[in-house]
Amino acid sequence: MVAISYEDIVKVPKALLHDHLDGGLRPATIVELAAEAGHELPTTDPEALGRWFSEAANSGSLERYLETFAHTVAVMQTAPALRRVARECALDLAADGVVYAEVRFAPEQHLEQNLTLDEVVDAVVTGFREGSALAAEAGTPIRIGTLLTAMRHAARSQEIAELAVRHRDTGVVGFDIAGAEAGFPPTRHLDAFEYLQRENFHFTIHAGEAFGLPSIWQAIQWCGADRLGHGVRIVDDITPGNPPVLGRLAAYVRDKRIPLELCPSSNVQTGAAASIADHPIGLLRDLRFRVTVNTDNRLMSGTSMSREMALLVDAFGYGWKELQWFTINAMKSAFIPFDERLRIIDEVIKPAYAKLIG
Ligand SMILES: O=c1[nH]cnc2c1ncn2[C@H]1C[C@H](O)[C@@H](CO)O1
Ligand SMILES: [Zn+2]
Repeated sequence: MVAISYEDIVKVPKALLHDHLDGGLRPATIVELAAEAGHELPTTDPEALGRWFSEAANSGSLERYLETFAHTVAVMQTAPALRRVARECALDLAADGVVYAEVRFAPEQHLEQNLTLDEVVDAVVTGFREGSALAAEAGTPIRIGTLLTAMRHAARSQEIAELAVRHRDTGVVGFDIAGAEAGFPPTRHLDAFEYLQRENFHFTIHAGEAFGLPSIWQAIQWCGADRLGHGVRIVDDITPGNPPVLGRLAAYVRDKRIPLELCPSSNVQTGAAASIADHPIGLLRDLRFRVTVNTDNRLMSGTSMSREMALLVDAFGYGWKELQWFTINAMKSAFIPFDERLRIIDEVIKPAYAKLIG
């Protein structure tokens, strides 16, 4: 079998469900926006700044990883800046061969220059629309859905949930909570999740990344999450062996086909996995959980969707069949309507992989 190269992976259609807008800025853009905003950076050399982010995020702790976002959030405080960052995000994902992406960010973190929450969302959605139009012109079409995140340590989740529902017909397709996990269980935001369920809206919850099974259990059984952001610690409920034995929670997650938004490089950086080769994605795929592959924060991990897949190809020997499986899993788990998901699977993903799989 011919080895699959990174360049080959860039060319095939990919679907991405877990990518943070404020974790994916171009270093050169941060430098320019910081100069305009008067924000001091660790360095103003774009290359060195890119390295600074990935090194600073490499601490083995989620809390310290999250500290690096101070520098990206600081330069995303005006409508033009938000719009530019979103536009460039769409272009960068499209150039990497991503045909469908859900990109998330926390509007409550972008109010320092007196924008309203609605203005923040409008700016980002406009940027995605502009970037997608430019990408289509360049021959790399992409569909982007926006997810609004509430910060789990704060108390604005109900407000952000209402904001998401208000913008559901203009680009926002779901809701999420993020931030430090230990000490901030998802049940703190139960009102917001109940509201979203009553509105027939979709949400994912960061759970099972820096904290284990209780967080996953709450996210699913108390909050009603459609998907798990990371969810990698579900392996704590699987007893190794031949065959491995699933506990009741792991069995529930697999039986209900609850999508896991796995982010290999990010997990290595925050200490949730020792290395890519040791990442539970290998086991979870073998057990046929609804596994998806994601970037989390392209800037902090110095990565892209194609690179994450290339790392998995190297570590686990995956071929096109497995890469197609991850891609279709992601597309099936997307928050856009069923018929639109199906169209992308049937008209874009399957024909491209069929040429490679034969
Ligand atoms: O992997 C993550 N876990 C928890 N929170 C995260 C992760 N990556 C980014 N965030 C936070 C920091 C961002 O400012 C926020 C919204 O995108 O979400
Ligand atoms: Zn995340």
